[in-house]
Amino acid sequence: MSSTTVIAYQGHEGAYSHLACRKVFPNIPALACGSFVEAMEKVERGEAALAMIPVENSTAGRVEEIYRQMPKTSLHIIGEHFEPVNHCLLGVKGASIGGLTTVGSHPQALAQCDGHIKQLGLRAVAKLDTAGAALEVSRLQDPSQAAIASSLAAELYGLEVLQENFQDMTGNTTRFIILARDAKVPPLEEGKHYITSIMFNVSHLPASLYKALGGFATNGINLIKLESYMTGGTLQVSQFHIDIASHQDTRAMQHAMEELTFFARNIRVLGTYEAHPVRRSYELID
Ligand SMILES: O=C(O)C(=O)C[C@]1(C(=O)O)C=C[C@@H](O)C=C1
Repeated sequence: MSSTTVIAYQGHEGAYSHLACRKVFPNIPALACGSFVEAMEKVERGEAALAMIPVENSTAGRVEEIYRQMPKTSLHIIGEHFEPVNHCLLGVKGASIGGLTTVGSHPQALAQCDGHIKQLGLRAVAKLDTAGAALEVSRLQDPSQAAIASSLAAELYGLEVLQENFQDMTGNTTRFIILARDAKVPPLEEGKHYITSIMFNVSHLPASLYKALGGFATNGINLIKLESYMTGGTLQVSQFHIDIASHQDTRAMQHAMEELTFFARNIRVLGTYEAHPVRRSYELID
């Protein structure tokens, strides 16, 4: 295995991004990074083969910072992973829920547990990642301080699980994308489901987005996500990211892409990758 055969993630050991790395690539060492940008840069510079990046969560929505980075990066999406996220409320040994005043975690995790945090009347403090918040609580050894993190983080940092399933909604799941320097398009196979992610710009003219997307509609292609970005330092939206339930090599996609080329600029196919099996339970991707 070469020294660059590692997968980069944001946070400390025990972060959900780390759990996702271990689940999808059990044989590839995971490399902890100080930020999402750092994890992505490691791949851009060839210091890591892959990055595991959270993009959205079923309870709290999109991971803000990632969507700011996606238009800037030259990386390709080569896969996706849906990780069930079961948060634990963690405290030092001997702490009790009644004695807590403050809880720290990643803003996404705080948002996913907002109802329970308010119920307990705790002050929520944003931290870089969930496991980092757990490490901080273990260093402080203060029974009034808590963290929201995984049960693995509790084990790693010697904390007590004061409450399991601390998230507000059942089925709490985070979608991760797997980024690489080069595109890796899987061969189109019968019976498999694929996602294609595309980024493009349109002009500020009436119906320009409608026209750009028209080819997907007329070719019967299912659009499953649409994100907009402001570009050029103005408040005007002109860049879009779409996820489509199709492989880029189907005839329908080729027709739709031809039409997109006609109405859009700076088209970049971020990747075609296999759809995570969880999608089948709630999206019509056939
Ligand atoms: O801090 C972590 O544990 C992360 O992996 C980050 C992150 C996120 O940004 O969404 C990942 C999954 C959970 O939804 C909460 C936090």
